[in-house]
Amino acid sequence: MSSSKPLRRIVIDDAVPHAETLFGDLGECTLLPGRAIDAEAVKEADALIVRSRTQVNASLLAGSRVRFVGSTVVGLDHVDQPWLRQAGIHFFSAQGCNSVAVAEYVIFALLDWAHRHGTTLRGRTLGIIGVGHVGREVLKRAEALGLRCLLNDPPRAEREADFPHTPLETLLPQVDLLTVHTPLITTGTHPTHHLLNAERLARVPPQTLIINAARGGIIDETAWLEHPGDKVVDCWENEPQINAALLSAAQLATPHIAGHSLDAKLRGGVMASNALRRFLGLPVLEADVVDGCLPPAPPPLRAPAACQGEALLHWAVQQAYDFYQDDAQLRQPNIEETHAHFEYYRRHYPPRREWAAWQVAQIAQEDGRKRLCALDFSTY
Ligand SMILES: NC(=O)C1=CN([C@@H]2O[C@H](COP(=O)(O)OP(=O)(O)OC[C@H]3O[C@@H](n4cnc5c(N)ncnc54)[C@H](O)[C@@H]3O)[C@@H](O)[C@H]2O)C=CC1
Ligand SMILES: O=C(O)C(=O)[C@H](O)COP(=O)(O)O
Repeated sequence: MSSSKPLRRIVIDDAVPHAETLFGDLGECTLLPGRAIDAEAVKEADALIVRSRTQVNASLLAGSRVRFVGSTVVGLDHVDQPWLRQAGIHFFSAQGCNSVAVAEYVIFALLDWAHRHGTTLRGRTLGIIGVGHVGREVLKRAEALGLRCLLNDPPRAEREADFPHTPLETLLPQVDLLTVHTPLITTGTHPTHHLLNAERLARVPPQTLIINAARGGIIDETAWLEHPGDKVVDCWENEPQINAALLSAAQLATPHIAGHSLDAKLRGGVMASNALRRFLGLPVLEADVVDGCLPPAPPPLRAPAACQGEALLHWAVQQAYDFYQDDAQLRQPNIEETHAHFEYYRRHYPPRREWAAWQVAQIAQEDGRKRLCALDFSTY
């Protein structure tokens, strides 16, 4: 170990991309699968960098030297924050790092729904439950597509006098499309465990598409199976032992990868690295170190000239990243193989760039002359 390194050892989830580049100058890095990070692995560590698969609590850290825990993801249900506070362990979580990635997944799911039903999204009503980092990004893109959006977020409604909150009782009967973006919360004034239960699902029109890319358990899966509308499931109860009936019923089923763009994973790692640097009183990462971690921009996509509007967008987003391949990966010959493959696929997820990295070019016919147009679909 170099004596210039301020920490002796940092244990890092091996799904954090470019971990050595982001953390290597701070201490000796030990990379392990998130589920394999246990008390023995962190005993000699000074800092711990996790994603969502490591349970961060007294059983993991009580006997260790760890003084800093950084999470490069957003969900907090795997972290016992009250215990960390009382143990004097600094905690940082990369809030917002993957909101664009999840929003792009949701927009893909909406475009897919319209395509399968031979209809358009414009003028439809979308309900967004939980309007934080992800919900806001979904809202921006949905409004750009001409959707009417109804928002539900009681904590925001309590804090912000002008927040356009619609209570669930009023929202649910009106929606053609419904997506949840709350944390999984089991206690307190606004719990979200089984927020969409049998009683509430009964108010949702039968043809409504429902999306869960937040956490398994926010929608009661048994009750959801009784609802006849289309289903998009990225987050499941009891991952990776997911519900076989829900998998069969879902039009799009993915193994908790909505937030897994390369950009989001890198953003989360950079945010955690900079938080650790601030904790140590060191300068943050130079921009060129971060830029050097991303691959070059992909070449422009050439869209078919006849493709317009939502169909063009549906085409372009499939070229940028094809979520149907994630769905295919989950549908193994039997459910035992699906369970076994779930974590493997997430850990070996194909590189996926966010839409802002792409340009779409199209030959347009104007006055009998051909012209090459550049369409920027990063606003969706
Ligand atoms: N599938 C995936 O790959 C990913 C899933 N997630 C999940 O999505 C959740 C949301 O992410 P962010 O938007 O970044 O979090 P956030 O904390 O920025 O936003 C959550 C919003 O939900 C609201 N909320 C809390 N309780 C509610 C209730 N009972 N009813 C309605 N709204 C409520 C909050 O007031 C807040 O505005 C995360 O907690 C995580 O569990 C996040 C990123 C990736
Ligand atoms: O940020 C979150 O919350 C998520 O759900 C992450 O996308 C989960 O990523 P993993 O750590 O499970 O790879």
